[in-house]
This record gives sequence, C-alpha cells and structure tokens, in this order.
Amino acid sequence: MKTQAGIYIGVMSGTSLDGIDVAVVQLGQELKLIGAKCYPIPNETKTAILGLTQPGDNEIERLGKLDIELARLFAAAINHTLHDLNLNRSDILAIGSHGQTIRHRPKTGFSLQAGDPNLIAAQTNIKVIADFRRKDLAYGGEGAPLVPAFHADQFKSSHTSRVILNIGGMSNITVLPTQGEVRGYDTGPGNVLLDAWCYRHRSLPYDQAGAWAASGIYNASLLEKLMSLPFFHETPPKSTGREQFNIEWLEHMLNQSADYQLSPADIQATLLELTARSISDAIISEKHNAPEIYICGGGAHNTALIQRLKQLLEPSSIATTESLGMHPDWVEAAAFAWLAYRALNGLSGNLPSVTGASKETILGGIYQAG
Ligand SMILES: Nc1ncnc2c1ncn2[C@@H]1O[C@H](COP(=O)(O)OP(=O)(O)OP(=O)(O)O)[C@@H](O)[C@H]1O
Ligand SMILES: CC(=O)N[C@H]1[C@@H]2OC[C@@H](O2)[C@@H](O)[C@@H]1O[C@H](C)C(=O)O
Repeated sequence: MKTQAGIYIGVMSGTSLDGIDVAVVQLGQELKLIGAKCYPIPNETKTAILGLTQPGDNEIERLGKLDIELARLFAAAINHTLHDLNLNRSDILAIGSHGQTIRHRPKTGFSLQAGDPNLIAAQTNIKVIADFRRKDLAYGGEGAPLVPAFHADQFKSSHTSRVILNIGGMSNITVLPTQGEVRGYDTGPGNVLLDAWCYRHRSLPYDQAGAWAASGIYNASLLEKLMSLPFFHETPPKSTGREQFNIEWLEHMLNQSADYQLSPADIQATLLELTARSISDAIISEKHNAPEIYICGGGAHNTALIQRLKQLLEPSSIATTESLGMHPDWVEAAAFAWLAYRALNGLSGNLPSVTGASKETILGGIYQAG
C-alpha cells in the first residue's frame, strides 16, 4: 500500500509533568528525527493537572478549562518548533497529539487525555490526530501501553531478543523476541515516586542522577510492603498511572508501620529499589536468555537507577536507545508522530498481544484544519 510519506509531528506530555515534548519526524521510508524540543509546563497548569488525577469537586468545570489551556500550550509549542526549524505548516502532514492523561481506568474501560485537538488544529492550521487510547479500549484493550508497536517497528532484531524499557513517570517494557509475539506492559512506577519524595523533602523536581537515593540505604521491610501491592503480581495485559502510584499511597504505606521513622534519604533509596526491582522482576519473568536491553525516557539519566538495573539484570547488556539511533528523550514523542502516520494512512496502531484488545485497529480521531 502506498502511504503518505512526509513530515509528522508528535506531541507528548507524560505522567511526570516535566514538560511538553515535540518531535518532528520524517516518516514513510526510514524514520528520521528532524528536530525535537521540550517546553515547560507552567506551575499553575501542573497543579490543575494534579488536582484532576484524583476525584474532587467541580471536576467538569476544571477539566473544561484545562482542556483548553493545554491545547493552547501544545499549539504554542508546535508553532515555536516550526519557527525554530524554519519549517512551513504546509510541510507537515499531521500532528499526533497524545494529550495529558487525566484519569486512566482501563478496568472500567476509560482513559481520559486533555488538550482539545480542535483548538490545536485551529491554532496550528495543521491536521491533528488525537484520542489514541479509546479505540483500543473499545475493543476490550487496556488502551496502554501504545508505544510497543512503535518499538517493534523501529527496534526489533531478527538476531537477538531485545527489551525496550521506557522509564518515564511510569515504567513500561516492550519485549521483542526474534520470532513470535511482541509483549509489553506497564511494570509500575518509573520516576513518579522518586520525583514526589524529592520534591517533598528537597523542593527539587527530581533527584539529579539519583545521587540522593544513592546516599541512602534501602529498607528491606518497607520494600517488601510496597512490593506486596497486587498490581506487581497481576499478569499482563496491565497498565497503570498516578491513580495508583502517588505520594498519598506512599504516605499511607509509611504510616502503616514504623517505617516513617526512616530517614528521607533511606526512603528515597527504597523507592529507587522499588522501581528497579519491579522492572527487573518483569524482565526476568519474560524468560528470554539475556536479552539486549535499551532504555528510553527520562529515567535513562538516573545514573544510580541504571547502575542498579545493570546489577539486577546481569548478564544482559544495558544501553540507551541512542545505540539504536534514537535519543532516549524523544522516543515517546516520535512514537506519537508514528501513530499519526499510521492513522492517516489507515494502518492499525495497537498490538492486541500487548493491550489485550480483541483486534488490531486504527487508533485516533482526525481533526481537520481549516
Ligand atoms: N538528570 C536526571 N537525573 C535523574 N532523573 C532524571 C534526570 N532527567 C530526567 N529525569 C527523570 O525523568 C523524568 C521525566 O521523564 P519522561 O519525560 O520520560 O517522563 P514522562 O514522559 O512524563 O512519563 P511517561 O512515560 O510515564 O508518560 C523526570 O521527572 C525525572 O524524574
Ligand atoms: C494512560 C497513560 O497515559 N499511560 C502512559 C504512562 O506513561 C508510561 C506508561 O504509563 C504507558 O502506559 C503510557 O504511555 C506511553 C506513551 C504508552 O502508551 O506507551
């Protein structure tokens, strides 16, 4: 089938709320990343997002406002990127906009992302593809993770089994065997608890290179308690979010015992161990003999976490996706450019072996410009 080859834009603002990633990607033949940039999210917007991730008062009004506010930020980020790269809007075939996840309840059958695509189309004058998760949910899937299809398309090898590990706010793996079905699912927290604890005690958005965690000693009893959460023991398909992994959950667990007497640094070390163990347990359970592991997402910059994963996953080799030709910071945004390309060309975007959907299907709605 002849597809529309050309330039697509992917926009991603993930569960970490660290920024809005925009990736400009040539697709259709070999993928080429033309340019990428991360734009800040204003503090008031972050607060509004966090305020909607848990049930509360006046939700519809607050969501309506946020939907517009985020769309304006996404459109401004796209327009800025086009200007920076000296590109015309007529050069872009479509934008794939993930939106900001507000609530993800796959067992109830919904996943809600904010950032009105109509407004993005109006303010960029470019066609927008958005609402990628709900068609997969409509066919009984989790609606997440979606990037494994992109990982399979870009990073699969016929010689050696590979695992692509995204460490964002949450962590998810994609298992790429040399033959047979691709698997993938969320393993649990990525940086979300590390970030929240670091902010609480040091007023910093994240633990630079994991140095604070590395200064503490993890507590085995607290780790065991955190690891007893049913999510870690469920069989895939599975996906998660801030609904489960948040500071209130952590505090609840700490308050249940004397663990709250641990020093903040020891608790940070325990959270790093929780992230590392939940990831390594998942990879080991896949029983592929020493797969090559490639990391993407902001967690790739957490030296202490990567160090610990190397120990736990020996003798597998661990590198970032940079070794496969894609900088770890832009994989997710590039994936949404690719998903836009798939949708615009009438190609499926989900993998039933990952999400549990009953069929492969085209993901996303098309919002025309003009
Ligand atoms: N130098 C660093 N040292 C330690 N951690 C870092 C560093 N740089 C980024 N991070 C971590 O990476 C996070 C951002 O990761 P990323 O952008 O992949 O998340 P996301 O896309 O929001 O999440 P998700 O994949 O769950 O949607 C930051 O919040 C921080 O925890
Ligand atoms: C509902 C939602 O936004 N989930 C995110 C989150 O962040 C990581 C992990 O949890 C993954 O399931 C997903 O993001 C990527 C982009 C995905 O769908 O593959």
